[in-house]
Amino acid sequence: MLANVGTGPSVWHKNYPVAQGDRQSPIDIVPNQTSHDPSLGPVVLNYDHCTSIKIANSGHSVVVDFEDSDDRSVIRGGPLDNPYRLKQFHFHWGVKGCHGSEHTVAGNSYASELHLVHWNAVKYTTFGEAATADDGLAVLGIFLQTGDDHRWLNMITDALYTVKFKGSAADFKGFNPKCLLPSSLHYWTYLGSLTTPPLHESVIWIVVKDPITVSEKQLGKLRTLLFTGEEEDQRTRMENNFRPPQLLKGRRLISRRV
Ligand SMILES: C[C@H](CNC(=O)c1ccc(S(N)(=O)=O)cc1)Cn1ccc2ccccc21
Ligand SMILES: [Zn+2]
Repeated sequence: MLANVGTGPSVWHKNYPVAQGDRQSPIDIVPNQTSHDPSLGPVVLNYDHCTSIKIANSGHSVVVDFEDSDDRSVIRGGPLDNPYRLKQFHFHWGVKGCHGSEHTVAGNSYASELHLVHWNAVKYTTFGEAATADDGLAVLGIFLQTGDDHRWLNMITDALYTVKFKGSAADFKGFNPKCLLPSSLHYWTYLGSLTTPPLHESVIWIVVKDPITVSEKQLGKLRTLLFTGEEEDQRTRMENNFRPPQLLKGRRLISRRV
């Protein structure tokens, strides 16, 4: 996880006391301790007309932003009462060969984790407003394991040189993240939070059980990004940008077979 010196997860609570709240993310998912809710339907993604706009280095991760002025790309069903609009996706990863996912499964980490961030545009008028509401956001989490090259991830890793420095951005059109999903969307769901400051407790988490496979070479390209801006002389490689699992504090984890 992020270096605990001064800026990392262990000190976030000083500026963001909600870091020690009752619905913080990520968590360790213990499959045999999840309750199975038969009334919970499948999650449905309508990304056919999604419009990617740009790729950027946020200083926390690499982020691909989408046009979210209408319901052209939404997630619905599962634990969600409304359709939620796709706003952006980003990744979390570790250092060479080490772990990097945020959620863990029975104490086991994956090499990386993809987050597809959506917001409730039925109840709220802006992403920022939704980001502070307890049913404002829905994040779909996908685990990445290492193995063969992922044919579509290359479209992202080949663009990373354009966003090496914190604060940089470049056009990134025509990318549909549906190509990054596993075939089965069997998922776990629970009420949680953003995993980076401001750590708002506004996320309905939907964590997909089956990982996708990417190569160590592709993950290595994520680690060529920098936490630091072009103007800074100190160059810090972007790695270990994951928060460790937080306390469940009595929350129920629900699972759904597809
Ligand atoms: C909270 C927001 C910044 N944070 C996030 O958007 C965010 C999203 C997902 C995660 S995770 N790792 O949990 O999936 C973490 C942080 C700031 N912000 C406030 C208004 C606003 C408007 C546009 C863009 C950003 C905006
Ligand atoms: Zn994330």
